[in-house]
Amino acid sequence: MKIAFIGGGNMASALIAGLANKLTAGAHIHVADPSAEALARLQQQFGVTTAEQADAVAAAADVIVLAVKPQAMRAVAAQLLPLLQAVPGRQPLIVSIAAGIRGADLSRWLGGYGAIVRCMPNTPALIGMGITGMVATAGVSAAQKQAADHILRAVGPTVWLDDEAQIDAVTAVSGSGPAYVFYFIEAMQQAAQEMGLSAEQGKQLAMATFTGAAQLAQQSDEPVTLLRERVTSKGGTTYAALTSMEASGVKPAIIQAMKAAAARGKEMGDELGAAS
Ligand SMILES: NC(=O)C1=CN([C@@H]2O[C@H](COP(=O)(O)OP(=O)(O)OC[C@H]3O[C@@H](n4cnc5c(N)ncnc54)[C@H](OP(=O)(O)O)[C@@H]3O)[C@@H](O)[C@H]2O)C=CC1
Ligand SMILES: O=C(O)[C@@H]1CCC=N1
Repeated sequence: MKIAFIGGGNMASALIAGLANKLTAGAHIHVADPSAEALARLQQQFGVTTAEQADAVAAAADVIVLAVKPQAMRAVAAQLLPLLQAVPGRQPLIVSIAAGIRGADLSRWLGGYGAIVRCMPNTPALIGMGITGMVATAGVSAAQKQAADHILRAVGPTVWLDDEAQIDAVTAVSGSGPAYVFYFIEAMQQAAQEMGLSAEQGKQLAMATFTGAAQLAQQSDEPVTLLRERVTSKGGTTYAALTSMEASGVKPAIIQAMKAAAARGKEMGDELGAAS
């Protein structure tokens, strides 16, 4: 399978890193990006072949992964359109990872192209610990759906959606989610230092706590609420912290923030789709 990445930035690099050591014999990754420096780095790290122009890498691809910013997607579609129309019957699968951009808009920009899978991965893909929400448009064959699943599964589990509108919620939960976790870790590290621990000690304690708690929650049959309650001795230190968080409205603020992320995804779809 020949996989062409259009865009070699943050998310494409994370996917390529996860994919590179899992490809079976005969599979190959090609990457297009305007930055010669980014291409040289990807070539050196992962042995991919590269070009600065999208159509140069996409011409012979079985799967074309669109990994540019949502705002650049329409221009990339215009670059790919002649190529998709050049050989009638040749239908490479288009996999879009862009937040917001709807399958119907992308299809229209690609001249009514049908074989499109929309997906929302996340950056822990870099270490093979990503998770991806995916949805296929009606023109995707069972074999293409399987190919898309195979590619994204190389960097973590996949969650298939029935309704494309759900992908904005996936974006808000797991697409943007790593940033919320990093934000919480930053706050814990800052608090550790303000209470007299060194930066290194704060980092070690916060990181191990996050990893340990996440693993415990994943491996436990019990709900996270119960796991939280087990840490919370009545009148103790955790109780003091959680009471403070409740008083500050931390949980509603997180829920509101995530709804803002989903709303922004929908808004981007409206803005960028409406421009055509
Ligand atoms: N970052 C994340 O955590 C996630 C991102 N996504 C989605 O992934 C997509 C990419 O995001 P991200 O990797 O963060 O963005 P980046 O800006 O890091 O990467 C996009 C890359 O595409 C390049 N590019 C722009 N136009 C073209 C073109 N015509 N042909 C080839 N390459 C081009 C850009 O070059 P230049 O900078 O020179 O314009 C840039 O290097 C977005 O649509 C985003 O919504 C999805 C899930 C998670
Ligand atoms: O912030 C963004 O728009 C992208 C999509 C999900 C993560 N990063």
